[in-house]
Amino acid sequence: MVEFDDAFRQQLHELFVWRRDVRRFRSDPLPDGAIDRLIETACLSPSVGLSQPWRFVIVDDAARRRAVIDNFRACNADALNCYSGERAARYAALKLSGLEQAPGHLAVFADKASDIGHGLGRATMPETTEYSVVAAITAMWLAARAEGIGLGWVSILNPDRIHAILDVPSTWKFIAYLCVGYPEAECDQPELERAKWEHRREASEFTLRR
Ligand SMILES: Cc1cc2c(cc1C)N(C[C@H](O)[C@H](O)[C@H](O)COP(=O)(O)O)c1[nH]c(=O)[nH]c(=O)c1N2
Repeated sequence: MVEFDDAFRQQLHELFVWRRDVRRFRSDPLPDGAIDRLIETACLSPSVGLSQPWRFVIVDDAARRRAVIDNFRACNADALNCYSGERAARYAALKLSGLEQAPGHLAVFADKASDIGHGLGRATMPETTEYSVVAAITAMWLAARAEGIGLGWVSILNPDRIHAILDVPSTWKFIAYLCVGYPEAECDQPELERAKWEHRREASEFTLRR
């Protein structure tokens, strides 16, 4: 039986406060096996029916990385066109990926066809497969931060294109493309808040009682 004390709980809270979405990475490489260890931790996450639907692709190939970066550039340009005026200027000034600098690239998919878990919990809510994968990514995000490693989620990408670039099974649904590396700086405030794009709100704003 493992017990956690107040000091641990305080540190755990600090981990939540100091976990960041990182877009600015140092160029030094990750230690050998760092991404594999993060994946092992992610695999401890809850999943619907114990289906473990997460599928990870470590992207080392330079040509595939370049193709992902090109796709990000195209999608980000399209996204900019959705804004106008001052909001467009603000969007254009944001840094929304660390794909160029991050030493690690990790794509994450949900296997929609796997029969692991025998369908338990998915009959009325098949989307719980994707939810399970997101839960695993969150665990990885925190585990990385505990080691001083930063993780940046990039979703400004075309899922079909990512499928083609990475040549993965058609039953895998694209969930996330993650940049992994040591952050240039640590901060307890989201970068989008510092850039005055949006601010973190009180939990009470999102909570109803019935
Ligand atoms: C599903 C999903 C998708 C994305 C993100 C997050 C999540 C959960 N975030 C990161 C997001 O902007 C960030 O989490 C918030 O701004 C809050 O900041 P912290 O994560 O607390 O640092 C993100 N950030 C970014 O720069 N480019 C992106 O494409 C995305 N996409």
